[in-house]
Amino acid sequence: MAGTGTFGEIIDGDVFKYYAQGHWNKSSSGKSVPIINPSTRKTQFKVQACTQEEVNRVMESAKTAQKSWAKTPLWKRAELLHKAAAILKEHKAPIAECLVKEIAKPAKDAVSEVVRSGDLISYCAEEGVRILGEGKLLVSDSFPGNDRTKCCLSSKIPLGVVLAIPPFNYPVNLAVSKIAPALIAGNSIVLKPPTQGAVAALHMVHCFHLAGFPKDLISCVTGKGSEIGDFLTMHSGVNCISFTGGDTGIAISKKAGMIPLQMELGGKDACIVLEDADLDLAAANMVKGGFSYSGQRCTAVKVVLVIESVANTLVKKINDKVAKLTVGPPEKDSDITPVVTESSANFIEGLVKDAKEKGATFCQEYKREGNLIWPLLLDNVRPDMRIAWEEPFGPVLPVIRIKSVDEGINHCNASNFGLQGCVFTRDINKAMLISDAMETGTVQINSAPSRGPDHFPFQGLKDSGIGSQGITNSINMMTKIKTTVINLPAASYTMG
Ligand SMILES: NC(=O)C1=CN([C@@H]2O[C@H](COP(=O)(O)OP(=O)(O)OC[C@H]3O[C@@H](n4cnc5c(N)ncnc54)[C@H](OP(=O)(O)O)[C@@H]3O)[C@@H](O)[C@H]2O)C=CC1
Ligand SMILES: O=C(O)C(O)COP(=O)(O)O
Repeated sequence: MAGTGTFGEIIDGDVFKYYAQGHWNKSSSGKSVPIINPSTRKTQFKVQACTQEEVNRVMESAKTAQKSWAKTPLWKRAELLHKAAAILKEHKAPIAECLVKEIAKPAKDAVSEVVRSGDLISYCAEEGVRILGEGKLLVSDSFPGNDRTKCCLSSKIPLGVVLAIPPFNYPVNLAVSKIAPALIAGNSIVLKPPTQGAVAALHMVHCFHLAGFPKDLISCVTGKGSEIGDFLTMHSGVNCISFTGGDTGIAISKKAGMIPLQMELGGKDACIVLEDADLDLAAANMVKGGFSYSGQRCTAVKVVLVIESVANTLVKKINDKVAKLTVGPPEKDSDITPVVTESSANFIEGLVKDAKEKGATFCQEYKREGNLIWPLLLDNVRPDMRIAWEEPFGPVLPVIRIKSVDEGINHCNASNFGLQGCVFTRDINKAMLISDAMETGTVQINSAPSRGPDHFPFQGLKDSGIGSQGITNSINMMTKIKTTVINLPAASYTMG
């Protein structure tokens, strides 16, 4: 159970503590932030509302801890990460239970998130040892006018303090996808978890604590993003921000100082289906891609663009599968579970109402109880409807019937988002041309969008992000190149 056994020390009364100076602390604010269970809509947990002074202390100690961590051999950093990964996986049950209660993630998916996170940490340790152990040698005589009197050695050095801010939908996985690369590269980390999901994240942090990382290297401050977010992201002690979330990321990028930013923001992932597509495969992917975790994934299929001639068949196949989705509590591992907050449910309802008023075809009756929204396929959606452009982050999938591939590509490219897209066709030549034409960070051919496997590059164009994630890219992004030039008194050539 959450906050018991191995995790007993992370809670005080009914409020979970924050992690700093190598131990678990109560905030001097005396205030807490409630975490509302999306299913019951009642307070499930509470976390500390950390103060600005506490953030200042954390930043100061993270700076000092980073200096000695940077001198810790790479193999030792990797060893500790492997240990943390093993402890995390060993405790998958209580952590998954938090995910079920805080963000209504279906039970099996919650366990998968924790296991995937352990695997990510281990892979990161191994990849770090490989790529950070290598540098580059440049000799001067390759540039005109130079003899070989200079040798330039390049290596990757840490940035300092990395601020990690993950979103509610993967509070563990999208936290470790920032923490592990930061640590292997020799940085210290300050984590600000999402409020919904904070308790799962605190349990995960305790696994790093148990692994024996040096004091102050990892800190986790809790509180509402709207209250401490700006103070954290504009703090002079931060040397890099790795953020995943919504439009908040755009605001952060305007306020942050001259530091590297890694931003993974929203998406309106389009799925183009051609006449020659395997429609069973396409339908299965639309349903999995559109409705898993109730559509609350940045990589969810958020609009289907299907060629008119096969639209009826595809819509029928999707509907047959939607009818089989189970709807209910996450504890029962239902396919569709309550969306994360009431305001999120209200937002989704607003998009549905707008589509109704503007004449979309409802393949199912719209049904909602509390935060629970039944899966809904909207056919004959037109570009004047909000759902054609906005991301519902909920179990509602719009279908736009298109007359040509160009119409599909134009719709996709007119979006302010550019995360992923996909195309279903049996013609690989057409698929390649469409992939090149789609203005998105990734195009999947014959599969729904997806971030994983976690070592693949993952990035968004336009308002979907800055930089690239994926294990290797994240490690590189959390380092800077340092060069040392050896100047020789006379030109020297190997075997010369
Ligand atoms: N591209 C990607 O990889 C992903 C994108 N997303 C996008 O994220 C959105 C949903 O996630 P959600 O968690 O609601 O996103 P938000 O942007 O609301 O929140 C993300 C994180 O930012 C924090 N935060 C809020 N305000 C501030 C602030 N002023 N300064 C710093 N941090 C702040 C939140 O904390 P708190 O919870 O306390 O408010 C949370 O930890 C969707 O738009 C979705 O598309 C989601 C997942 C992945
Ligand atoms: O946060 C998200 O929604 C993602 O980064 C998507 O990850 P997934 O494709 O593995 O669900």
